Amino acid sequence: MHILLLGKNGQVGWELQRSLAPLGKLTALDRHATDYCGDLANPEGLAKTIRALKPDVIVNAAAYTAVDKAESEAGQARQINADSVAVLAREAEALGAWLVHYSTDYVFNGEGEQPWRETDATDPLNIYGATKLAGEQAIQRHCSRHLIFRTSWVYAVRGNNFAKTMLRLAGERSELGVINDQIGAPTGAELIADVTAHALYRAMAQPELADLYHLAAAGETSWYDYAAFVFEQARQSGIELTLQQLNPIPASSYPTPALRPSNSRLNCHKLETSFGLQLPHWRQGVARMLNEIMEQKQ
Ligand SMILES: NC(=O)C1=CN([C@@H]2O[C@H](COP(=O)(O)OP(=O)(O)OC[C@H]3O[C@@H](n4cnc5c(N)ncnc54)[C@H](OP(=O)(O)O)[C@@H]3O)[C@@H](O)[C@H]2O)C=CC1
Ligand SMILES: Cc1cn([C@H]2C[C@H](O)[C@@H](COP(=O)(O)OP(=O)(O)O[C@H]3O[C@@H](C)C(=O)[C@@H](O)[C@H]3O)O2)c(=O)[nH]c1=O
Ligand SMILES: [Mg+2]
Repeated sequence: MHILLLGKNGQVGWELQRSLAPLGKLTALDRHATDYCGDLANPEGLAKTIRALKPDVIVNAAAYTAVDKAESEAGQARQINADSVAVLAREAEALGAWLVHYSTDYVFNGEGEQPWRETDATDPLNIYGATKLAGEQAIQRHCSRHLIFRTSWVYAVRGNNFAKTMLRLAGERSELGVINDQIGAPTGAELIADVTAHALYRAMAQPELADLYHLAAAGETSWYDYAAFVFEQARQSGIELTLQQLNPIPASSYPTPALRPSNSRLNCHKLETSFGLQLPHWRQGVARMLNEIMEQKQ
């Protein structure tokens, strides 16, 4: 089996290089790849890559993920998150290949307090969410053998994420305000990559599993409680923080270019029952990442 991985150096892409390797021959590209084009801003180049390599599976971990910047770069975000994804879908279908792709809690408007199910109506509040939704829809329209995983609040040792931003700010500032009325589940790139490999293996033997699934860690938290957990763990590991005071604040007092959903909870029951999996609590993976970061610092 030949797997083509796009976006190999992102948080999830990096972990997929590890988790997909045992499944077959892996060709992993980033946007700067030279032998083959791996640039989602270059749809013609991408199509050429796929026609030349003829993979059995395309795993797309590349995305435009700068949520606030997307508000002023909508064209670029749409190209990468939707238009090029449509190209991947068409090319995969023409080969009879599988397409694995990732989407986000930001396809929802965040109303209510119930965890979102796959069948709930989407209604993105920002450009990033709208372009990610368009990417999902292009895959559903053009490629029959697909696995789309909607995840949330992704973190990893390698890459940029909220936990690492918090650690940096806590070393620089004495006081920090963090939003406490947006609720979701931080989800590790390792977990996403491991679940992807497991689900892909199963789905290739059982093509009726092709579908869209919610994939987030168990439990829920606010950004504020997530930050508090990060600082508590850091202090327990003996890291001295400049931070003296962490203040819970409403989203209304933290204005950003992009609106974000208040309710980012994802109901992952369908994934768990379809693939025989049990998603671990978010604290488990975050603690593990923090341990790794602390060890690197010491
Ligand atoms: N991060 C999060 O909190 C969440 C992410 N997701 C989704 O999960 C998936 C993986 O996200 P994650 O790993 O966290 O994201 P990252 O931002 O860590 O990685 C995205 C990768 O895409 C690459 N990329 C950007 N533009 C292009 C391009 N034109 N051509 C090729 N590659 C490109 C980036 O490269 P470079 O570094 O060179 O820009 C980067 O390596 C995405 O689909 C994302 O939408 C879903 C929910 C939450
Ligand atoms: C830096 C900072 C952020 N915040 C808030 C802003 C925001 O609501 C929240 C998280 O900040 P971030 O910049 O990490 O948020 P954001 O980049 O929007 O994170 C999202 O990324 C995309 C790619 C996704 O798909 C989502 O699942 C989600 O993970 O924390 C504070 O309240 N105080 C702070 O000091
Ligand atoms: Mg961000």
